[in-house]
Amino acid sequence: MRALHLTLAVFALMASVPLLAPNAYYLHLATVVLVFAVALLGLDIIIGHVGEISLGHFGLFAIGAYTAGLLSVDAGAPLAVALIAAGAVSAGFGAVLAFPALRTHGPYFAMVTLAFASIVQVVLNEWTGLTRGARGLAVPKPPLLGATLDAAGFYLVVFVVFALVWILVGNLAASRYGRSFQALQGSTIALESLGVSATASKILAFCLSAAVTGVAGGLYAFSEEYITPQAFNFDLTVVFLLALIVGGRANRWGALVGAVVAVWLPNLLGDIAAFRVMAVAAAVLILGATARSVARGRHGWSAWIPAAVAVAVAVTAFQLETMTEQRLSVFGLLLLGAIAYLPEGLVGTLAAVWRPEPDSTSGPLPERGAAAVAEPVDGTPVTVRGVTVRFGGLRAMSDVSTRIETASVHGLIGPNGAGKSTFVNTLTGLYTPSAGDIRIGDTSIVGASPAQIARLGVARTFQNIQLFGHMSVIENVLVGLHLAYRSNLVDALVRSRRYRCEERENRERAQALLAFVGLAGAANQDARSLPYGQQRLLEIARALATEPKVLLLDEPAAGLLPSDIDALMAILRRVRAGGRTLLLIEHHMDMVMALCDRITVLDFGEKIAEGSPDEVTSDPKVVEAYLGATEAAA
Ligand SMILES: Nc1ncnc2c1ncn2[C@@H]1O[C@H](COP(=O)(O)OP(=O)(O)OP(=O)(O)O)[C@@H](O)[C@H]1O
Repeated sequence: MRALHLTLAVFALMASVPLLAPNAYYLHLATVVLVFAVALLGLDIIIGHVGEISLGHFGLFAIGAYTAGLLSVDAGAPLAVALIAAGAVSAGFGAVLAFPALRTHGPYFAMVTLAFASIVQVVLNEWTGLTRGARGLAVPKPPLLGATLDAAGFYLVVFVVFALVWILVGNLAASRYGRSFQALQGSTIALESLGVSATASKILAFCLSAAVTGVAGGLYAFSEEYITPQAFNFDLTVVFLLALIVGGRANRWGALVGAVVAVWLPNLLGDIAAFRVMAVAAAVLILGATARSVARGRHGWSAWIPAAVAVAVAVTAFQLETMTEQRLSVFGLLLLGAIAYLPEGLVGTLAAVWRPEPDSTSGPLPERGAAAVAEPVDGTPVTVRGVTVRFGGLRAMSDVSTRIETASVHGLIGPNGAGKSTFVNTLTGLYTPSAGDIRIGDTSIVGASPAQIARLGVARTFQNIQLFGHMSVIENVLVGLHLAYRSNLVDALVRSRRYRCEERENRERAQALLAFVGLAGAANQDARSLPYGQQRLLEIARALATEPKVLLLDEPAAGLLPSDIDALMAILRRVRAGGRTLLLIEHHMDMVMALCDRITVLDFGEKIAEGSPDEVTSDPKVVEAYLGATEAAA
């Protein structure tokens, strides 16, 4: 509620800027702040939510500016049509940009986006017949509903667009789509294993991000009334990045604060007297804060580095006639400082101070959710026929056949390197067999993607835990419920009644699943802050959220305390009782013997035995495989 009041107060202040601004110059600055804030809200979908660095958004901004400008000037399009077209054309280019993001990550992807934006700039420059090239394009503000738009009127238009984008981006981030974007940062393999296509999620994120940035570009063209290809250069990317990193990522306030910094800073650098005052004030503040923390013994000598840099900047400001030439150096220093000392940005750092403690009350199990967890499920048998998996010359699985029956726990054991994880990875579409067939019920899954297989009702946990660590515990489970929604993207963006109902029901269900594995009290914690054993239980809850017919568990007891193993066994018994088909890979033999109805034993990729726990343990080949492994280890 406090956040809503703060938002309303700030928005009321922004709406009254035309009355408060002392002159046209400040009104124009305020307009550009809001235009940049819209662009940053778009960029933040990629940087803050998906977790990729795009250096190419200035290209999308330029595409939006030219689309709106040309449509208005050459075709006489009304303002709204020009802005919608700017968003739509940029979204198309955003989809194109998403494709390299499917194959490259981190610095490589950043370079691809930079190359894309450079090409855009060259095309805008060279295609003189359309864009007027380096001469630039004059873009007068179009009339709105027949009335001429003055600066104040245009500011209000930009404010309305900003407010709309603010609401839509907020709704997006809180929706199942926003959660799938965040999950991409955690583990694409885990996201796919929950039936959500990582490819589709990435393309959607890029389209939406590009659309918002394109609309901002359109607003920019009308705000400046004159655009040239040179205006959309690499400096703009530095400003965008700086703004988002200083302001704070994955937070709408970060985009707004960042936009203020991005617009105000170049103006500050143009006014040497004002810059000197600010530089001295910053140096005194940083020196004071550092002296205080060093005196309290909190930091060593390295804490003096930012203070020394701040003093050096202040001294330099008095040596130089103008700071305009040093623009990029000042941006660079700020960027480094923010990355090193404010990794969460200004807004993130302040929010951390005021953030309430996570709610750790477990509360009663919501009735509807509890019933849903207990609901019996029709399990499906899994048939594996003659499956071989090769990695180069190595046969990780060699002509393996087996059948995993419905409502049973089927154990898969064998010494290290026997091919157990390869079995699960092949069953879930991460590896494609070089020979053989795998059927879930009657459907062959050879060649299907992990997401397609998950949608057939196959869920899994991972040997190396693959949680979405930076998301909360309940959000992890909600990603597992992604496919349980019937409402679409538009419902999510406008938070329709249908969407709100589904969201409430799915939250109840997620809470019930957490209670089922004993994690109800941890719902709002970051998943990465959970103890190791609880992270394994959370993976099970997340997998169960997909309502699987088949559940594959890859060493769920690894690293668990004996008491946790007992709890895990109780949970797995209840899952089997619900009718699901379970495959259990485990090295804890007590657990395997106590739980499994049948066991398959692999050694060097081959099936060496299969049968009931008693049959398998008395099989001489199994004894030899295990004894051999033990002797080798000894
Ligand atoms: N992606 C891969 N590329 C190349 N070789 C692989 C790959 N995955 C597994 N292997 C190899 O296949 C063999 C079987 O590995 P796998 O991980 O399936 O064994 P495991 O039975 O699960 O072992 P552990 O109990 O130690 O987890 C090993 O020799 C392993 O090195």
